[in-house]
Amino acid sequence: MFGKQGRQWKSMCKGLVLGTLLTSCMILLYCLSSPQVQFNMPEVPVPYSCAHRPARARVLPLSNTSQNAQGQAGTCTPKVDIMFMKTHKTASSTFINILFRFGEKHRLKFAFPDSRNDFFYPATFQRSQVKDYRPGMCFNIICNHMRFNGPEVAKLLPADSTYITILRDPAELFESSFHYFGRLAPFTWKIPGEDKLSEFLQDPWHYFDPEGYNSFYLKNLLFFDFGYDNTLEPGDPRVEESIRAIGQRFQLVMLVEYFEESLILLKDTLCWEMDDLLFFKLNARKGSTISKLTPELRSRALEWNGVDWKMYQHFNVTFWKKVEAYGRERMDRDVRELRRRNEEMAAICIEGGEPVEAESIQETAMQPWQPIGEKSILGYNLKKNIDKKYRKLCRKMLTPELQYLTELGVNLWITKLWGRVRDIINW
Ligand SMILES: Nc1ncnc2c1ncn2[C@@H]1O[C@H](COP(=O)(O)OS(=O)(=O)O)[C@@H](OP(=O)(O)O)[C@H]1O
Repeated sequence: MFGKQGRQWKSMCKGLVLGTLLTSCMILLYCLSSPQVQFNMPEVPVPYSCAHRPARARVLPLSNTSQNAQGQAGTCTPKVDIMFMKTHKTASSTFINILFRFGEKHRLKFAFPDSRNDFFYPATFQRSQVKDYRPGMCFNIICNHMRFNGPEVAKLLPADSTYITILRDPAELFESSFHYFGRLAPFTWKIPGEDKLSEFLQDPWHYFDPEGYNSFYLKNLLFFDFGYDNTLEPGDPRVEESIRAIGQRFQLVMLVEYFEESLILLKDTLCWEMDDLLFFKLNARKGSTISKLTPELRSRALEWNGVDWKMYQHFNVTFWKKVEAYGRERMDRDVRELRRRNEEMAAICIEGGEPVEAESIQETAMQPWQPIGEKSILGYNLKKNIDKKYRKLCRKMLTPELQYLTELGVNLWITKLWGRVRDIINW
């Protein structure tokens, strides 16, 4: 009897050790993998757009004329060379879906990462991370998560590419990032209690370790994404300088809180059409997992993310100047129209008209990627019997980022392997 139990314990221990080893290997492979070899790339400039078919000039209705993207009065040519700096937890998956569809429509060439869905984040971006990259190659759009590195990006895209990005209120962003990435930062494991977010914000320096693994997810994540030091104090002159540099590099800085207004400004900047802006909210969380920030917690979160807050306030001002230049009334009209069109599309495409929890998503192809240890991200079911005219568009609008990347030819073997391991160990 004792011998049998002993053997059972032994094999359980073996399983545990093996499982731990396998998981550690996978985590190491997934998290630490970055291209080890940095080639000394020859610099071959990319002077012109490599659009498959140059986009044709579009005549704008008189009331729509604006100062951006214009050639002759009343006409403009859609811009197809785009750098989208995909910041974290800023509706960037919703936005990237818009870019994927625009890219497919104009048969544009994306600079994609290889083997996973980001450019080896948090490593700083290098051209060598682009799938199949060779010096002199021409791309139209780059839009996957990266740690921004302006000079490297500039060597990849045509000189007159439009740089755009998106920011979010740093308190909301922090709450979202804490939920999604918190478990990836080991220093959070020692935070006691149920409400780890409030506990952390009571005394962040007690828990936060700037040198800790993945610590950047929990302090000034926006500033970090742009390639800067996220542990600077807001009053440090380097912060001001960096914000100025971002303002000079990026023609449009959108705001999550005014997502539709941002898209209308985008349409104006890039000479796009209303049709190009249609979207469904992707990567949203179920309500029960969202921590309500009391005014006190909000102000603590803003203080903790003081550099991001400074940056957000700066670009909030420039954003509303752009709206003013566009015309408030015209903006209100266009936003109403975009909302109307989105609602129309939701009625056409979405079963039940609403996002649903992971367990209720019928097709695997529609399952969004989930944070570790949870199934909190919502997804959609496609309506059955959609009119043929809308079938393709509906599917594309609802397809989560990873599945869409696969469809566009990106090999995500590291991401997928990591997903399999998580499935096996039910994590
Ligand atoms: N259209 C629109 N308007 C407002 N907010 C939106 C929109 N689309 C997505 N979201 C919210 O953005 C959060 C997900 O951001 P990302 O897709 O950038 O996340 S990720 O970094 O790619 O994982 C996630 O925020 P949280 O729900 O707070 O986590 C989404 O709800």
